[in-house]
Order: sequence, then C-alpha cells, then structure tokens
Amino acid sequence: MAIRVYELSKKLGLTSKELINILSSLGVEVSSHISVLPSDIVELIEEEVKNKISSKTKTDIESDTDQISDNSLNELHPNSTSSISKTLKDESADKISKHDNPQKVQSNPDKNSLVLEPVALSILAEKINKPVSEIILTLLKQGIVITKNQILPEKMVKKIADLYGINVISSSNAETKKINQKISNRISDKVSQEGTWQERNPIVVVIGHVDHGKTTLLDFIRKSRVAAKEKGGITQHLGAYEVKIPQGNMVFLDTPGHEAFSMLRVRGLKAADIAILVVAADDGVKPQTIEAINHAKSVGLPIIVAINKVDKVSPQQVDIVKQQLTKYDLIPEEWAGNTPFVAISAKLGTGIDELLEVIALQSQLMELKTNISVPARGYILESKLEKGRGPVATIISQHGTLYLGDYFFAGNTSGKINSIIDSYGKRLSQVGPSVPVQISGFSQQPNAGDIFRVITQQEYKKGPSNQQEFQSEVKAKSLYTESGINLIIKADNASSKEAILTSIDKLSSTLGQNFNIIYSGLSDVTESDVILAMDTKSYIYTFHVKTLPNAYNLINNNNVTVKHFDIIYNLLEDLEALSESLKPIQYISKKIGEGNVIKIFDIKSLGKVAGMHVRSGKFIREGKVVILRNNQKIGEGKIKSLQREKKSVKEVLTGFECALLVDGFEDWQIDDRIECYQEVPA
Ligand SMILES: Nc1nc2c(ncn2[C@@H]2O[C@H](COP(=O)(O)OP(=O)(O)OP(=O)(O)O)[C@@H](O)[C@H]2O)c(=O)[nH]1
Repeated sequence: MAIRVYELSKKLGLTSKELINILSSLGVEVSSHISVLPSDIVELIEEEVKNKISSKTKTDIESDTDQISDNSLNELHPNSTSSISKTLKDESADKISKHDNPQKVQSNPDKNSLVLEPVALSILAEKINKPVSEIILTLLKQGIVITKNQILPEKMVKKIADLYGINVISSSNAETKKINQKISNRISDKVSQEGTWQERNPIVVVIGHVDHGKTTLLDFIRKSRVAAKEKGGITQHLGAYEVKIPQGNMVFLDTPGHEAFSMLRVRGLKAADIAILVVAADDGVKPQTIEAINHAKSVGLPIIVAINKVDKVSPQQVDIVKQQLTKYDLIPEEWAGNTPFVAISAKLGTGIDELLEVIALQSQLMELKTNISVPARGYILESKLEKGRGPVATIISQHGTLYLGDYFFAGNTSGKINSIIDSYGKRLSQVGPSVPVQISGFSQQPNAGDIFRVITQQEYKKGPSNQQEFQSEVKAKSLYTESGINLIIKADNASSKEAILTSIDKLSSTLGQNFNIIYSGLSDVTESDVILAMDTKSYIYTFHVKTLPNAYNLINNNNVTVKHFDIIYNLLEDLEALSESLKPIQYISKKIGEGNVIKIFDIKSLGKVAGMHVRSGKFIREGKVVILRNNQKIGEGKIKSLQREKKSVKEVLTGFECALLVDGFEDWQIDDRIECYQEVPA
C-alpha cells in the first residue's frame, strides 16, 4: 500500500527527518513528510532501513546512509510515477546527452518553447510535435522506461526538451509555489517583526462544487472531532470551530448551509491558511470546482484535494478525477506533483483521519507564525444584529492579542470592544490568534470577509481619513469572473424553485444568454443573500418570499437589485428584459456619402489636405473614410478635420465642396474616390 513519509517513519521508529535523510542518501528526493511513497518501493526501503537499524544505532544511520546499497535502487519499479521514481528517472534523464543522440538534436521550428511543468508523455509529444513512439524509444535506449500516459516530472520534461533543442519556460506552477510560500504572510506583511512570535493553528476553509459534500465533511468533522462541551458552545454558532488531533490543532471555518457559501466559501478564503478542495469522485471536476481552484489561487491559498464519495465509485474513477485535476496544476505527489490528495467518504468517515493529519502536516510545513505582541489583526467571519447588543461579529485574528476595551476598524465601520465571547459562551477579557470569538461594540454592522484591525485611541478619534487609508488596503477583490448574468433565486417551496430553475435553464438556451445560478434557496431574502449578491455581482430574483428588514440597509447602500414576483411567467419576462438591457449594442458601418478629390493642399503644419466635391449623401466629422483609386481601395482613416469655407463644420451635404484631413492617410491624388461611413446600431 502507498504510504506517506511520516507514516513510514512512524512505522520504522524514525523521525520524518531521519527517514527523509535516508531517502535522500538513496537518491530519492521527497518534497516533504506528506509525500507519498508507492507500495512497490516502500517494501524495499523498509528492508534496507530495518537492516541498517538492526546493525546500528539511529544516530549511526544518519551518517552512514550513503553506504546503503545502490542495488536496491536498480530493483525499483521502472514504471512508477511517484516522487521516488521521479528522482530515479531524473537521474537517468541526466544520462541522456546530446552527444549520445546526435540525430535528435534539432530544433523544431513550429514548437520552439515549452512550459516546464509535469505533463503526460502523450501531451508532451503533441506539444513538441514528435511521435510518442519516437520519444519512448529514445528513452528506452537510455534504460528509461516510460509509458504513453505517464506524467513526466519537470526534470524529465526539461531533458526531453533539451534533446530536441526546445526552449523551456518556467511554469505557472512555479509561480503558484512562490505564492504559496508567501501565503502565511498575507496579513503579516505589515506586522512588525519585533515582539513575541509563536506558532499558531491553521485556519482551514472547505471549497468545491455544489453537492460535492462540503457540508457533509464539515458536519462529520464537527460531530466526530469537536469535544462534547465545545459542541454545546458551538450551538450558538460562531462560524468556526477548533479541532484537536495529536499532530496539531486547526480551526475550520464553518457556517450552516448557504451562509457558508456566501461568507466562507467566497470571502472567507481570505481568512484561511489552507483550502480543502472537495471533489466528488462520481461527478469529477465541475465549473465551481475550477472556480474554487482559481479563487484559492488568487488569494495564494495552498490546496489539499479531498476526493469525496469514494464509497460510491471504483478506484479507477478516483484516478480519473486526479487526472482531471492535473489540468489545473493540482498534481498528486505520487504523480510527481506537490498537491496532497486524500480519498475520503464524508458520509462514512473514511479517510477523514488521514485528511486531518495531512492538514496538520501541511500547516507545520507552512510554519504559521503569529506575533502576539502587536495590536490584533484578523478577519470578520460572520456578523449579525442582536437584540440589546447591536451588531455583533465573529472574528478570528491572525496576529496580536485582542483585549476588552480595544478600539478597532473593521471594513467600513469602527468601534470599541465591549464584550469577547468564545465558542463555549464564556466571557473573556483577552484572546490570542486563531481562536474564533464573538465581539460586540461596532458602530455599524461589518461585512463578512472585512479585515479587522485594532487601532489606537488617537487613530479612532481621527476617524475617516485614517480609515480610508485602511480601506484601500483591504479592498475586497471581486472573486467571481464568470461571463453571463449571475442570479440568486429565493422561493417559498422546493417545487416552485425547481420550476423556476428549469424555466431559467430553457430561457438561457432560447436567448443564448448565460444565466449563472449562484445560489437558490427557500427563505426570505437575508443579509447573507445580499452579501452573496454583492460578492458575486448577482441579481436576486424571488418568488412568493419577502426581504427581511435587516437586509434593506445593505441593499440600499450597495445598490443590490432584489426583485419580487408572484407569477413565474412575470419573473421570466423580467429576466428576458434584463438580458436584453445588458446586451452590448452591436454597431455596423453604413456608407452615408461619396465624393471626389478635386484639389490637394499641402499645409506644412497639418500635412496634405484633400479638397473634395461631395457627389452624393453627406460627409460627417465623426465619420470614417475609405479611399479608392481606379476602383481599388488604397487607404482608410478617421476624419480628423472637416472644413467648409475655412470653417470647421459638422457635416457637408451633396453638391458642396469641402476640405478633408484624414488621420492615417495623406497620399491623395486628383480624382481619388472617397466614401464616408458612419457607425450605426445594427
Ligand atoms: N455516498 C456519499 N454521499 C455523500 C458523501 N458526501 C456527501 N454526500 C451526499 O451528497 C449530497 C450533497 O452533500 P452536501 O454536503 O450537502 O454538499 P455541499 O457540497 O455542501 O453542497 P452545497 O452546500 O449545496 O454546496 C448529500 O446528499 C450528501 O449526503 C459521501 O462521501 N458519499
């Protein structure tokens, strides 16, 4: 069975570092202790290491590893695509030299650059315009066995490119890696290096396509991993909960149902350190999966892939999904990539232990650090208006300690903290980073996803100007870039919702207009709906439901369109009108006049001006002209100046003479024909 480095090290009674050292001495470079070792290799390594351990102490192993027999390497499976075989093949690839293959060293004129990234041999062959069989044969002669569908590691790609004299350019993957390294510092960039730094728990967000099992996963983790007394606390719901496992603690961002979608799956990405991308094995990569990947990448979040619903499918199907994800730079470690993949069943709980371990290990790799001495900085996860307390919000800070009485800015609002309540419902006087708490003391309700920052009393008093500076720092990016019209549908019952969705689908094909249903639900319009609409630039269309009073402010302040209907037909008609009104107007060029050059003036400061007689129609100042000589088009341009009797005019009608200066053309000859065109709606 394939196994991760840290698991094998546990089994062998070594630390991960010791095992990585041993692997390295065997010529096997693994990227981290989460890397997967394939089964065919594990046994050999186990044997080698056990032999060593039985004859030496652990300390001896570290220094002696270079003596471990190289023979074991030769026995390794040549077709394996793991990170292990990656190194082995890389070494073999080193053996291929231009000298050994003189006939192959020629550049391909059509395909002269290649992105350096892991790629299947079949795709690579297509990219460089060479038959797969030729590449396989060449490598075989070097003692390297590869197959058509095998994913080749970067180093091998580079070797093959060199072989054919093709330039390589670094991949976006490399960019992503760079971003990932920076991620833990997104909010830290402006945090002082001075003070007390300590490790903090990772904040994890779950993303993915609708119905792929995000909520089931979060529910399973919450029910099985959160201590009973904490669960009690969580009933008051803070939008986040802590999970403790031996490998480390972590915080999951979680809000029920659709709220999770609006705030955490869109805006909450900014608050998180790690994204779990849930992809249902039976459904594969879907539009929102791709969107989720892009969102996570756009904020520099490292992704761990959880292939869900494995209880429903065959192992082959899991591989198909893995293959689909390679297109988006998510390549499993056993295929020489660097994205951790875990197969799970959120419903049955299979693989959840492993997923949690991988999260803990990923966060150790990221070395998330926090400065507890600076003023607290973090994110708003949820906010609501509470009777008697005014606006309250769940926040999670990434740096600093938050104290009762602190002044703060949060998005457009500010305030002074007058209560801090943790997920047990306990009142606190202070709280450190990575702990979700609910606070009150806001002058106005903040938005989920806003940055929260503690400020001095002077800054608080200075108010707006200071806040403006802060605003530009935190300005939220629009995360949705899909083309088409984004809609949020709210209805009073499931059957009318279904009827509306089906009709919109039909309307979509009739009009040739993309309607993206961002969310559809069965309740009145809430603040969350409005936040979601703001984030996704959506229109809210409702059927037999109303807007809740506390959503009105948000709607009015943010120009969100909410439309209520009692008849489905009217709703559809309105959508059609909306689609029509948003259509870009198409223009065509219409010929409106014709004339002849009768004189040419060469004016030093202007260039050559055509003296023209308008024979039919008219010439206008905003017009474009086409110039013909002997019925052949010889030039075109925009009218720069149109003059009649030395005065600039808007238009010149049939029968009159005028002077014409054209942008981009002055090679006039007497008798050239000039046609004037105007842009008119099609
Ligand atoms: N067989 C099986 N079904 C699952 C699994 N995980 C989730 N489901 C089912 O898939 C459906 C959708 O699951 P959800 O957890 O609601 O999916 P979601 O991604 O949260 O959906 P949205 O909140 O609408 O985006 C439910 O009927 C679940 O019971 C799984 O591991 N195996």
